[in-house]
Amino acid sequence: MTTRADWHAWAAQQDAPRLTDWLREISEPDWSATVNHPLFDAMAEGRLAGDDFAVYMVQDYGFVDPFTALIGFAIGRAPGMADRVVLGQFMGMLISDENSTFQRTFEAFAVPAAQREAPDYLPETRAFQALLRETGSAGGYAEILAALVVTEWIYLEWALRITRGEGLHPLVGEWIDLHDNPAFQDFVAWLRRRLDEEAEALDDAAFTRMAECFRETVVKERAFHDAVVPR
Ligand SMILES: Cc1ncc(CN)c(N)n1
Repeated sequence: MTTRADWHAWAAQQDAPRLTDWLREISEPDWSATVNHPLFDAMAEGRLAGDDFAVYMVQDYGFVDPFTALIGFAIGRAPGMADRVVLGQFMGMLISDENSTFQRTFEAFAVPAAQREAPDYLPETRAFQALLRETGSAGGYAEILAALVVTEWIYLEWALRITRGEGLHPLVGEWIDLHDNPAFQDFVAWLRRRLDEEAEALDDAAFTRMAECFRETVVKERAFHDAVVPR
């Protein structure tokens, strides 16, 4: 299912085949289950209690820490300056605007210091952290791009899909803005393009590792959001 031969067989049936479209397709039903996750609708329509939003953001900050390190690995493994500039600009946004949204959310919803400093991470958050750390330390550039394409493209898709309710808490609005704005859309398009290109040059074993990494990241996305949804 994840070999180069599988990709070529799929591509032969398409008018305009794109590797990242194929990767998304072989990651169903987890991809659509994540994009259409009820957590995002509850959040966007103002049905998610403030405390539950804060719980999600605490867990998500546990994702953002190794994710930031993964961008660092991507910058290091990139083939040249052109990629490093784009990834570095994204890193700049992550550690300024996005980090600030987290910090102000923790303040606004009075998240206790203990939960900020040493949060109780859910098993699904820990499993996602482990995957990001492993991909950063052992993965090649294409595998890192595969993980980044998943995490950013899935967030773009739900953010473009949801309908915003009236009178949303400003921090919820800000969280959606971070994931549907034009610069973010351009970044996701760039990530996809670069993975489409980089995959061409991989040998067969590296190609399969890249495709497995994509699928495993989607599995982790679904499990994370299933776990943080309030019951
Ligand atoms: C779990 C998760 N996945 C993706 C993103 C978007 N960077 C996020 N904030 N959190």
